[in-house]
Amino acid sequence: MIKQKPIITGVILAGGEGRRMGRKNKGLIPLNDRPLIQHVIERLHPQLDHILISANEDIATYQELGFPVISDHADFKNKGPLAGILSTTAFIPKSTDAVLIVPCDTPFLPIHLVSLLVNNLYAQTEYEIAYAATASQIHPSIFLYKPIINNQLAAHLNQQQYSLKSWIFKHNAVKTIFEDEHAFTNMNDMETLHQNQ
Ligand SMILES: Nc1nc2c(ncn2[C@@H]2O[C@H](COP(=O)(O)OP(=O)(O)OP(=O)(O)O)[C@@H](O)[C@H]2O)c(=O)[nH]1
Repeated sequence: MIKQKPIITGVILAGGEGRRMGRKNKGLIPLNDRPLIQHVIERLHPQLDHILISANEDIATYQELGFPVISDHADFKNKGPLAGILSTTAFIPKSTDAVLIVPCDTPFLPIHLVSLLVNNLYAQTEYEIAYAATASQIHPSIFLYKPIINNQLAAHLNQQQYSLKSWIFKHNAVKTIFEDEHAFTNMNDMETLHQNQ
């Protein structure tokens, strides 16, 4: 059953090597005069109760955005997005009903992203994760989950399982299909960034 208004904490993933982009602080690269991560914040902020940024480089610059910045735990450094998610778990406010995971490099996310994921997550009590998809593919770096599953995450990573997909499909996960493919475009490299300016 859906709560009247679930408390949602957003975690914006901004760590990683950024190999295709050629730099580690991908979220700070400007698109139309604003850092990529600023676009993500602007789209999601009105729908979220709290925001955390998961980043390992340029921490001071990310902090200027006005939200807590959490670096990856030393035990899981360079282990990918799940390591970032694990590192934020201790900082998620206790009142949080659901956590939204999004990358820092998707500046065109749909405005109704959160409401659609919330509707699906609470459509059946056994659902633990609602993940985003479009007609052509799933987007495993964009999902909403119930924080109860956080207590299994360290064990999962300790088994050297670092893929977001493997984590999502380990749970009762419901697919949430969005129509606008372009809204999920990742700015993974400079060519894509220039095409979207
Ligand atoms: N905190 C944290 N975030 C990560 C890590 N690896 C990737 N991310 C983030 O997870 C999202 C998806 O990452 P990818 O685009 O697949 O990886 P990337 O390192 O950014 O880029 P590539 O090296 O080109 O694959 C992005 O928002 C990254 O910033 C990590 O080790 N820690």
